[in-house]
Amino acid sequence: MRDLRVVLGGRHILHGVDLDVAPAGVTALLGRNGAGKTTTVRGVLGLVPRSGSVRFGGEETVRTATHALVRRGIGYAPEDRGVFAGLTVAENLRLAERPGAGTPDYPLVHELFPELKARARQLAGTLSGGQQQMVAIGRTLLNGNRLIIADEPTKGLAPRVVTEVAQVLERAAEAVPVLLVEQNLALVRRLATSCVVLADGRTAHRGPAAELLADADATRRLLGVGSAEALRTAGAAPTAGSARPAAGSPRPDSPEGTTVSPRPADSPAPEEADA
Ligand SMILES: Nc1ncnc2c1ncn2[C@@H]1O[C@H](COP(=O)(O)OP(=O)(O)OP(=O)(O)O)[C@@H](O)[C@H]1O
Repeated sequence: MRDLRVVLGGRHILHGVDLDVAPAGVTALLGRNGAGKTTTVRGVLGLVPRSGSVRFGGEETVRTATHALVRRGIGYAPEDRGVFAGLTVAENLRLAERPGAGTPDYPLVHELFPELKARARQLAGTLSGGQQQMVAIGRTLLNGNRLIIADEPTKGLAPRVVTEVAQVLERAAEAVPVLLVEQNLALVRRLATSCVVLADGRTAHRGPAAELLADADATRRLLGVGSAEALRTAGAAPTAGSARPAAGSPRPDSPEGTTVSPRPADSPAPEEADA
């Protein structure tokens, strides 16, 4: 993505977002509340009017309609998960099958998330938040997608479920590159290889995630997280090949898990600014 611009309701929301998704693993899209992360994701998917350049699979897609983008292989797990509460797990998955995309890859989905097979007949509305997130991400894996976008998959989840969702994403990223919007920096440290930070609708930083999270000045400036917290967060990396954090390190679901600050500590709240 180069110089993505989005205007909504006459307001310039994005003024030039540059972003590259790594060809494998997790790329984190970071930024304080209101920085433009969801709008960027919606820009990729053609869900908002946009200009600039978005190349996917070597082709320019900035004028491509959403349904055509989805057919080209982008799976989207939206912030609200988009799970149909009154349908069963199996029905939710079946609705995501895409005609023309070949045989739906249920073996992959069930291998990654055996729980979805076991709960096939359960109404999705009775699942836990973490299980619903499995449905949302499982759907993106059915159709041989080439990119998965997950928008704040841990938002609003009970702390103990965050680790479960981290495992879900870790496993999904073994199969398909993931663009992850996330505020929990311990989770980012654990999952992401590279990251992009937005500030006020622009790209403020791009680079390796571990490098950013080890740089106390940068994390404070870009994400409003102090050095001690950032260092604790950096300790939350898993041991190699493990879905669990290193022994003795804070976990993404621990109280020590660091979250991006809603706005710069030294700036007034929006209503104060308006006043
Ligand atoms: N449809 C819209 N019309 C007008 N303004 C909008 C619209 N959608 C989003 N915005 C504004 O655009 C800005 C960026 O919003 P966006 O949801 O992309 O940020 P975000 O980084 O995802 O924030 P959060 O972390 O809170 O989800 C915010 O100020 C928001 O109020």
